[in-house]
Amino acid sequence: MIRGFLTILGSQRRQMFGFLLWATTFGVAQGLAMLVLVPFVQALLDLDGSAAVRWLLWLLLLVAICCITFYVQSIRGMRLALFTMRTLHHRLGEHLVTLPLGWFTRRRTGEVSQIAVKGTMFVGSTSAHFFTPVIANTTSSLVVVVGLLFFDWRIGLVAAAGAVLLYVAAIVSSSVIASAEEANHRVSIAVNNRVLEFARCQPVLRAFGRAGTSYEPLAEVLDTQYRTGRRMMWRSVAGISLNGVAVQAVFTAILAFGAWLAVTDRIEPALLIAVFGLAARFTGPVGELADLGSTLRMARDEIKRITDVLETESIAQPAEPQPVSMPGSVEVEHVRFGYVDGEPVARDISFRAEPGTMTALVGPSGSGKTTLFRLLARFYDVDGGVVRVGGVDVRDQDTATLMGQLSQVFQDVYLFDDTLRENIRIGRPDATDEEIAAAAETAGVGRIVDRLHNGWDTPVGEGGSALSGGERQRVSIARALLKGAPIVLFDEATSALDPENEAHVAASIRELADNSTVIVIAHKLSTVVAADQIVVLDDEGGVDDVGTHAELIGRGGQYARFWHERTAAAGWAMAH
Ligand SMILES: Nc1ncnc2c1ncn2[C@@H]1O[C@H](COP(=O)(O)OP(=O)(O)OP(=O)(O)O)[C@@H](O)[C@H]1O
Repeated sequence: MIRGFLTILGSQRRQMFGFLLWATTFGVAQGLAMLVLVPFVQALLDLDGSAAVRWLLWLLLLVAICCITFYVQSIRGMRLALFTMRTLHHRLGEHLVTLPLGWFTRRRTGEVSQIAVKGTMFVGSTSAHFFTPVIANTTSSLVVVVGLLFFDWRIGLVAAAGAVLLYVAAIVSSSVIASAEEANHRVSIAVNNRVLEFARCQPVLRAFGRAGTSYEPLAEVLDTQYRTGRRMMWRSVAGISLNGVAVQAVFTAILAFGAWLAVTDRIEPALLIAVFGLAARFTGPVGELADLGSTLRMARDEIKRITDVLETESIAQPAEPQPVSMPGSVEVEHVRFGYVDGEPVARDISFRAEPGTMTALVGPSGSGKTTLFRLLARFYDVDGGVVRVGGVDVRDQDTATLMGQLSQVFQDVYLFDDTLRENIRIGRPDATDEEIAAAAETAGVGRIVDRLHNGWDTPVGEGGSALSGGERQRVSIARALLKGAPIVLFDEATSALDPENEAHVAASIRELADNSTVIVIAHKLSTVVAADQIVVLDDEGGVDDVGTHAELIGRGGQYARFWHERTAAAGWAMAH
């Protein structure tokens, strides 16, 4: 547990050591204060006034030391809590930006947000509120056991054996509760995800007349949560009872053994009474330790989740990053890739896009067009073959070099909860307002500005919720135009293609193609025809054909068949 803390604090461990030292000193002072009660009570029972005053002074001194050390360690505990949270936020933030983009699935982002908000808070508050009783109770109990050995070695031995028994009971009860807690945690995450899904899929549920009925996946997981919660409750009761019984048993054993010593004249009654008081003070903190076990276990689990993220391998950075050798060129050479082992999405894909040209990627739904984009932007590393961007293997470039060459207009556009202007400026932070306006005009953002009550300075809401899908896409196109990267990856999302949008998308692609290499997942006939080359993917992870529109029609293959089918239909898309 403490090792876990030290791991997440990294080089900033000094704070932890300082806190531990003060908390331990407090525990020792507390233990000594308890011990001093024995000679004090003895002196009172012996009617030895001067000894009683002497021990009382010692007691006062130790109480004063307890107060001071408690105060200092509390402050340090609070500081450690804040420091831990800040360190965790920094370390998580620094590490997350080095992870492969493919790591950020929807499930993962849910988990990360839970870890970053709740997890860090919980771990931080553990040092502020729970370390002190654990450390202080452990040390004071040890001091008391040593003291008991000193006052009466026989009772001391019974207390030491009792401490071992209590420790074993705490471990057993802890493991009984721990498995139930872990199951409960897993179910809580599932409930969290299902509730989000339930909120998100409201439009679909209502469209299909299911608004009033229950949503089975959520109902199921809530049912599981109820059952897991009940199991956890029973196990917790069993664990806590085991601890309670163990504490009482140890206390009774000390009492019984002490009574037997007294009855058989083996111990002075005055010492026995004082020792009984000490035994009561000893079993209390040890029992409390077991109660704190559950909180500490939860903190340990959170630490494990945090360290798991921190230990996730970053995207491999080249030892000697290579500079771009052919700006604007893209080569995909015998690429093999699958998200899951044994299920290849790309088996052998090759094509080449010359600088300044436009390549249209077409193929059946699920043939791997989006996946190819992800490989070009190095969301994932290929399993075989090479992806070269700017003439250099993407694995031999540092992230900034690779990203500097690419503009991406993907289907799932994310807008930040900021103004429209700032959302476009992300494309090139040093762009002037005039440059932003020019890019926005081409992309058709001007129409959005007119509609919004505060024009350019209107916040677009979290994730761009104040804009339509088509409008969000236009903002993302404006970003790409503004960035002016040598290579543009453009996904012509079908959902966003209303006639007004279509005109802007076409104009933007033309403008982008004037200055950059454009690779487009094409859904529009005009885009495909305008491309310098068309790469037709098959549904087996390969390339069916590569050529211009005229060449492909002339060869009469899969593309020609699609072409004839789609032109006969009202709309056209190369997806099935
Ligand atoms: N993150 C992922 N994890 C696992 N499998 C995935 C993931 N993303 C895509 N796939 C799978 O990879 C295959 C190719 O998907 P991809 O999205 O690249 O196809 P696509 O050609 O772009 O499809 P569409 O035209 O429908 O958008 C599909 O079978 C899909 O289920």
